[in-house]
Amino acid sequence: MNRIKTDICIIGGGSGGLSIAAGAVQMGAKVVLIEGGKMGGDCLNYGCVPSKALIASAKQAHAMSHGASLGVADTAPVVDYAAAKDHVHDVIATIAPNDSVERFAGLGVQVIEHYGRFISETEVQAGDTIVTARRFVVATGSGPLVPPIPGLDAVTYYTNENIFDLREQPKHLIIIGGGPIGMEMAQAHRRLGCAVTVIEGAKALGKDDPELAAIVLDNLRTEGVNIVENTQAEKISGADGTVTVHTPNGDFTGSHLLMAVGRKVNTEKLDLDKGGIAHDRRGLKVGDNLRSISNKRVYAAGDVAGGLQFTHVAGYHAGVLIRSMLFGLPSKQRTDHIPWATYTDPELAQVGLTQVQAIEKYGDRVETVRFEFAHNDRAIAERKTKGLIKVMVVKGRPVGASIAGHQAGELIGIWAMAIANKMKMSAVANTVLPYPTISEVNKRAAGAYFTPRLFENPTVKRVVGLVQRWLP
Ligand SMILES: Cc1cc2nc3c(=O)[nH]c(=O)nc-3n(C[C@H](O)[C@H](O)[C@H](O)COP(=O)(O)OP(=O)(O)OC[C@H]3O[C@@H](n4cnc5c(N)ncnc54)[C@H](O)[C@@H]3O)c2cc1C
Ligand SMILES: NC(=O)c1ccc[n+]([C@@H]2O[C@H](COP(=O)([O-])OP(=O)(O)OC[C@H]3O[C@@H](n4cnc5c(N)ncnc54)[C@H](O)[C@@H]3O)[C@@H](O)[C@H]2O)c1
Repeated sequence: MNRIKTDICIIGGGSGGLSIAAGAVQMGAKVVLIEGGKMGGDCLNYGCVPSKALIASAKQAHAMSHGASLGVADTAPVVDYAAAKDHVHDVIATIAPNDSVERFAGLGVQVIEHYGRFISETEVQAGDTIVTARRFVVATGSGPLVPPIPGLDAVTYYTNENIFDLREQPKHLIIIGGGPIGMEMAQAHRRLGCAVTVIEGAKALGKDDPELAAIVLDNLRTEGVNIVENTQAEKISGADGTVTVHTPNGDFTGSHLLMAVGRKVNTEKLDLDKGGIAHDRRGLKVGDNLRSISNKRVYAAGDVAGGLQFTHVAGYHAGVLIRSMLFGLPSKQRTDHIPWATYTDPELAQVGLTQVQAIEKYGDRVETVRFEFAHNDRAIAERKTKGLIKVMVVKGRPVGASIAGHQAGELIGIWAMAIANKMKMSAVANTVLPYPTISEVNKRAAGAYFTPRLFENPTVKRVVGLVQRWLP
């Protein structure tokens, strides 16, 4: 058995673990990184990157058959589903060197390619190596939750871990789960020529503002995605290349089945109890400082930290942890300024509180301002007018922003900055943006906050009248 002593031992080489490893080693700490699967984790191999690459293929196919309104004749795209998957894997391969063992070893990180597990409160074993560290970071991510639906184990089904390897084009893809994974994959497959049915137990895109989610869902339905809401998958059966999902609202039969019903944190291989590390089904039990409540040597980052599950959150956790682990400074995570986006077309993005949450928290002190993409000149020019932005404002400062529309994932950035830095609406309103850009929707939403204060204000009118009388 080999023995290593180090400053920081990170378990999991995905979005969170790699960011911490790169930061810590370059600032002078001794770092061991333990990764049992593929470097880069879910985001690179089975999540963000392949899904966005497939969405790009789908967007191209859609553009070809929707050019007529722009004066370019519609043409039926010839989709080569397997070639689209080649594109997906080429994109992964292009990014992979950034996350590779070679790159991290080159930075000075000792990488152990095995699954790790705690053997005591101060030691982790990976393969035939035992690592003792001053600090451990558990960054083991999450995997697809596969619920025990009767019959599921008797049929072939896909999850985010193998759908990107499927090369045979589904004739009819049934997706159970209408969250971000389900809806992104639904539209991508529909646009690539598959029939698609989404079976959702409650409301599709249910974590977002319902008014904005409806804009996205309407568009998906217009494109031909069959979205069946308030319908729980109760039983599954299959025969001869078909799979049937039985629900109280009827049976749905397709050629392929994708399970997208949520995530399960990767803790089962860790032997957390041996490490004295409190945990539940959401992950490690940590405080705002991301430190285990029961073993002070141990921190969590990313999906396994029990909160929002996004790559940029894992990256943000890395910053919080580096501050406290490397410099011993107090460091806590915030969650009020974390944005997210779902990359359907139109996109759906959120930061801070939704309208309902803002009203729950602030009551009638909340003012919600709105602006429709239909009044944005660039959106009109590009025929991308389906969209709405809402900004929730308390005492002149945004507390939340919700956007459905073209490039919503890009547009949410300015509100994430405003909320993170506690900026006022005037900071956005005073910013001059190039015309014509979609980002002017942000400025117009900020303008909508000031419109009644400036244009419908009798005091302003009176003052202007007086000044005009006195000006030479
Ligand atoms: C289909 C899909 C699309 C997504 N799209 C987006 C998106 O567009 N934007 C976004 O922000 N987020 C997206 N996400 C979420 C994002 O992928 C995750 O939030 C992110 O990968 C979490 O990072 P992490 O470091 O916590 O875990 P991961 O990146 O999953 O890394 C965890 C690593 O730990 C390893 N591991 C597990 N157990 C052990 C062990 N015992 N020992 C050693 N290693 C271990 C795993 O092999 C894995 O490599 C998507 C997810 C999915 C599934
Ligand atoms: N663009 C992005 O940033 C992006 C994209 C994909 C995934 N992600 C991350 O991955 C996470 C997981 O995504 P997800 O879509 O798997 O999970 P989710 O939890 O967001 O959605 C799962 C959906 O499945 C439904 N469901 C559960 N059991 C069901 C059943 N038996 N029958 C019918 N419906 C059922 C739930 O009601 C829910 O709406 C996201 O929350 C997000 O953190 C992010």
